[in-house]
Amino acid sequence: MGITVDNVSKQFGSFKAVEHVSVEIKSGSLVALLGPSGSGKSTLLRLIAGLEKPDSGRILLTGKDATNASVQDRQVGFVFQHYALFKHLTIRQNIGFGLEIAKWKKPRISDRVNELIDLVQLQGMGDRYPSQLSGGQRQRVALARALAIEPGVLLLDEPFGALDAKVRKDLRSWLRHLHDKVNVTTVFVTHDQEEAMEVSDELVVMNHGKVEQIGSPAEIYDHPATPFVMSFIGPVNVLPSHSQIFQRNGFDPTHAEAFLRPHDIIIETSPDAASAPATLDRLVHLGWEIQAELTLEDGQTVSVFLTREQFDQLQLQPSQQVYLKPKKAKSFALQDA
Ligand SMILES: Nc1ncnc2c1ncn2[C@@H]1O[C@H](COP(=O)(O)OP(=O)(O)OP(=O)(O)O)[C@@H](O)[C@H]1O
Repeated sequence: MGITVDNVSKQFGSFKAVEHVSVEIKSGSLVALLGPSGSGKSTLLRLIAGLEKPDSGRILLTGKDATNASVQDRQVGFVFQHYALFKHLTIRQNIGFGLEIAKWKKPRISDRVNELIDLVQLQGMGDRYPSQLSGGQRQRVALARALAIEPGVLLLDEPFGALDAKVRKDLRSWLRHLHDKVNVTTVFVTHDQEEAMEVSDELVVMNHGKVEQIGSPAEIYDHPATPFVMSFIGPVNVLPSHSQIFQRNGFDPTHAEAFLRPHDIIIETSPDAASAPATLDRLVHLGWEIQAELTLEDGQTVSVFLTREQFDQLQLQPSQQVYLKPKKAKSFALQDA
C-alpha cells in the first residue's frame, strides 16, 4: 500500500507540530522519519495512522483519500517504543489477539500464530508470558502482533528506543531482513541517523515540523540539501569560509560558512603549496578508525577521521605539526529565516 501525504499541517494550540508536509511513500518500501526530538516525526506517523486528524492537507492510502477514514479502516499495524504487550496473556495469545477480535476460526489463528512465531524467530517461546522475555524479544512479539492482521502499512515509532545499544543494533538488521521477507510498506520513526541509514530505503529528514530533505541514505549523505541536514547526518566541521584551510587550495566558498566532513580532510606530514599548517592536539582511537583533533594557525579547531591504515602510515604523535588539505567542502546559499 503506497502512502501520499499531501501538504499536511497540524497544530496543537498555537504550536505548529507539522507544517505543509508532503511525502510520497512507495508501496513495499521502508522509509524512516528522521529528526531531532520535537521535530514532528511522531505526529506525522500518528496522522498517517489516523490517530490525529490534519488541520489541512490530505492523506492518501493506495491513491484513495483516507484523510477522514477511521484507524480501523486504514489497515495499519503499530509498534511503539514501550512494548504494550498484554502481561496476562502468553506470547501466542498476544500475537493472536487481533485475530480473535477479527473472529478468525481457532485452527486458522493457530496456523497464523505459528507462522508469525517462526517469522520473528521465537520458536519454543509461545507459551511464555511477556515478563519471561528480554526487551528485544518483546519487541519482536509486538512486531508479530502488528503483522498478524496482514496490515497494508506498518508504523513503527522508535520501536527499539528503550533497548540497549547492542540489542538495538541486532534488531536493526533483523528488521531489514524481516521487511525484505514480508515486504509491507513500513514507516519507521527514529532520531538515530545511523539506525535510519542502516535500515531504510529512503529517509525523510524533519526539523521544526517541516521536511528538510527526502532521499536515499547515500543521496542524503553525499548531497545534503541544507546546513541542517549536513550537520544532522554524520559528523561535520563547520568553518568560516575565510579559514586558512580553504585559502591555498582553490576552494572558493562564497558563503559565510563551509561544511567539511572529517573524512574529507587529508593530513600530510610535509607542507606544499595547497596545505594549511595545523597542530595535532589529540588522538582518539575508536578501534577501526582514529579521530584526530587539530588546531589551525588561525585558531580554528578541526576534526579529521583516519582509517587505521592511514594512521599507521602517518605515524602521528600528539603536538606534532601537520598540514591539512580539504578534499571537498560544501557551502549553502543563504536561506530566508
Ligand atoms: N497532543 C499534543 N498536544 C500538544 N502538543 C503536542 C501533542 N503532540 C505533540 N505535541 C508537540 O508537538 C511537537 C512535535 O512532537 P512529536 O512527538 O511529533 O515530535 P518527535 O519528532 O516525534 O519528537 P520525539 O522524538 O521527542 O518523540 C512537540 O513539541 C510536542 O510537544
